[in-house]
Amino acid sequence: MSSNNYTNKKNLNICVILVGLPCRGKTFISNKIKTYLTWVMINCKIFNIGDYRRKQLGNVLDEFINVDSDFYNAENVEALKIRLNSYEQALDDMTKWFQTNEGVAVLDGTSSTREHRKWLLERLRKQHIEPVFVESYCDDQELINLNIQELIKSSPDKKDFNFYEEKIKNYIKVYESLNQFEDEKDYTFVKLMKMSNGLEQAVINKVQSYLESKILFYVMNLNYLKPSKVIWLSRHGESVYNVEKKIGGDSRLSERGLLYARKIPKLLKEQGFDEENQMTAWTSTLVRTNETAQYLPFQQVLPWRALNELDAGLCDGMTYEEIEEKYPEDFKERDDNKFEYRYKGGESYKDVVLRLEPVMMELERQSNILIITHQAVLRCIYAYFMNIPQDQSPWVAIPLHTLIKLEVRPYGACKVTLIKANIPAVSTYKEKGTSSVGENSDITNNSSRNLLTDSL
Ligand SMILES: O=P(O)(O)OC[C@H]1O[C@@](CO)(OP(=O)(O)O)[C@@H](O)[C@@H]1O
Repeated sequence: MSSNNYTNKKNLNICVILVGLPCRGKTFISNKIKTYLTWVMINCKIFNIGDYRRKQLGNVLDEFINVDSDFYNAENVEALKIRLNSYEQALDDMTKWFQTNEGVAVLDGTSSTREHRKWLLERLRKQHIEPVFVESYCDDQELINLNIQELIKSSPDKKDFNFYEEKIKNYIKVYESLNQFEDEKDYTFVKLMKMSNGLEQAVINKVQSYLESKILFYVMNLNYLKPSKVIWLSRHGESVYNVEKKIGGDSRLSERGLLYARKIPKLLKEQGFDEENQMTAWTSTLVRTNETAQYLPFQQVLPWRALNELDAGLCDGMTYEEIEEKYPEDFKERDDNKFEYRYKGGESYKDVVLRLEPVMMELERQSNILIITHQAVLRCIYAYFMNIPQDQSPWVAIPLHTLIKLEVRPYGACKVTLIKANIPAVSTYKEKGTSSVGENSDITNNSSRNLLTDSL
């Protein structure tokens, strides 16, 4: 999807260059930047130097390391050639990518010397690509060790701790961090620091465009170099409008919806939550989410307007059948391009994504959050974590009376667990091309449409 509300000619073609020693969360940050930008409809592609290196070496890396003792030693001329060649190939591919795309490329490597960064900068500027450096600087050995352990689980490279320790030692010999050289004072960068004394700082330099500032602000909010965290999501309990097949409005919960509200604390307890955990609930400002949160034993329940349901404008309070009859063209237009279609006097999914940005920023910083919100809003949040393309996200089925446990991991995809309350509810899922919603009142039997089968 190319159109968006951020890019303009001035700030297109940015290359975010990761900087830092191995095992500092650079790949996590790269993936997050891609997730975020794609989510706000900005083209983004990652060029991972490790992948280019592996492509060149095939399976000989193990042997190479044993023979030459140290592939990552800067004095190993042969290896250095291969490593530089990986950057050459990545930059060539990036240039090709920019010929048919506008947006942001991410160069996920170490770029750990000043000379190397200068070479990158000059090469990119020749192609009219603006470099933005993002450095992850960390001297906290405990955090680094934890990160190595996580990495070992998923890395395509060698799977032992010593390999990474040796690799890091070789990089340290030549590492030159940002923000200390005169010739780098004009570079656009953020240097993120996590220090062993607990200090966490970010230094920002020479931000030149709105898009750059968005990217840098986003990475500053990231909880990188941290173990997995869990985010809980739920729709509100079945509402009176859901039963009447009406969309929007601000109705109360049905009897069954109230039963679900009463059951959430029990479902959480069964998942290991105890009241000491200090969980916070975020709801919308609408009655149905507030009623759903009313029995939670949490210290804090925070209503956000940004979590309110997609505004159906003129169609608010109508059934899909009524909309199809009264506004047939709009009804079809929405089915054809559900993400971008904006209700007359209301919103599109795209509008919802943009108003959710501050919520997602805050969510990146927080843990122990349960979000109780609405069908459309949850689809947008779920798409962010599961990297679902925006043209598909409005079609993800998010059933009522189901708690969603999202385990966000530093490497690899999120893990999703659906915890069903086993309290019957109507289905509010409207298939493309029809105006009827599923008739099945019990989601436990409604296996043809569930979040997992639809979206994964
Ligand atoms: O985008 P579609 O599929 O119409 O789903 C959004 C609709 O879901 C509903 C239920 O039909 O949300 P919710 O009850 O979760 O607040 C409507 O209010 C809303 O308009």
